[in-house]
Amino acid sequence: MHEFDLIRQIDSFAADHEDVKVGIGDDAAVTSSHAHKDVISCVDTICEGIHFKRSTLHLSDIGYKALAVNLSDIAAMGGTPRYYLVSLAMSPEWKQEEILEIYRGMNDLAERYGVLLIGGDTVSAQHDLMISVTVLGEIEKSRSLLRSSAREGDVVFASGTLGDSRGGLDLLLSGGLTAPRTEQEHALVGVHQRPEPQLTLGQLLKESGCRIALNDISDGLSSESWELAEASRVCICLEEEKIPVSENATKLFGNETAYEYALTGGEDFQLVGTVAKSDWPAIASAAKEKGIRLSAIGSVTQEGAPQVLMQKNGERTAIKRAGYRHQ
Ligand SMILES: Nc1ncnc2c1ncn2[C@@H]1O[C@H](COP(=O)(O)OP(=O)(O)O)[C@@H](O)[C@H]1O
Ligand SMILES: Cc1ncc(C[n+]2csc(CCOP(=O)(O)OP(=O)(O)O)c2C)c(N)n1
Ligand SMILES: [Mg+2]
Ligand SMILES: [Mg+2]
Ligand SMILES: [Mg+2]
Repeated sequence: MHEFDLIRQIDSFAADHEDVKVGIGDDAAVTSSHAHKDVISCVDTICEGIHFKRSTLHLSDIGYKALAVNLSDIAAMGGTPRYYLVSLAMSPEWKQEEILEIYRGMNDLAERYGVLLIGGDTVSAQHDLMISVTVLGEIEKSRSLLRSSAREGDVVFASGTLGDSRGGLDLLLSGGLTAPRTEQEHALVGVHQRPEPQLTLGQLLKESGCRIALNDISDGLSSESWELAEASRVCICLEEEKIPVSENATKLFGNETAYEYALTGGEDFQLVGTVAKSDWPAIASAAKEKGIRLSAIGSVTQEGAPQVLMQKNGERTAIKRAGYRHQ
């Protein structure tokens, strides 16, 4: 593969937009800024062997997911994604046509949310493929939804169902991409390969104007609840029977495994957050109106030392900060 030829081909995915003053082709991209907006920036990387294998994601899914995980972080701030940059490090066995197929998957998602490719980087690696995507987004000044906003008395909520992605990963690791699958199995695999970033929900929560703490679920509900508890210095108490555990995973793997997947499986890219009890009914009905599942799953019981508890049959026990960990 030839670096410059690949970049020329990738350039065909870069759309024209009046806010992109300089896109692919110079030393850096130049975009116009708006005085009344804050910029939201994030970067997440996906690596072959760690985040995907050729047996778990199609080429186009690799691109889709590399962008989706970043759009999920923008969603968790309540923001609107605008631009993205892609850094590729790849070993010689990766063919140009395969890389372009990865870009097609990324472009599918980018087009749906109006996010524009404005640059990146291409280097060789001795082994495997690594894709790092940087997203720049925006939000009205000082309106970002932070992990640190939880307060005593808040309702804790989560979107969608949890544990599906981990269930899908199980099926993919054992059966690969082509095993015959039931509709339920197919649904789990779909969540793992193409999680939907919760941008509509993030923006709905921001638009509400309520004080909301928010985080997205990349490592698992347990880990993300701990991140909220630590950033806000509060105790969060989850109620086990209210957690929206994946119905498909429950049927396929049993109740206990489905709960474990919801708490520690990760990669659901749903949102978990907190809102004042008095604001919860309005938030819940606004989400329902948009067809978004939002469940109350617990409460913020006190401020002070960070803690996460699980209430089951009236008893509360501390839960560990379990979930996916690198290294
Ligand atoms: N290598 C790094 N250098 C600088 N900041 C980092 C690095 N890795 C992570 N961070 C920052 O640490 C915070 C937590 O990162 P992470 O757990 O990856 O968040 P998320 O799960 O939302 O992607 C983020 O603010 C992120 O920008
Ligand atoms: C082949 C394979 N094995 C295991 C996993 C599971 N997995 C890999 S990384 C990860 C956590 C999310 O990734 P991370 O880089 O921690 O994202 P961040 O928290 O920064 O958003 C999970 C659950 C996977 N997706 N694919
Ligand atoms: Mg990250
Ligand atoms: Mg996040
Ligand atoms: Mg992580």
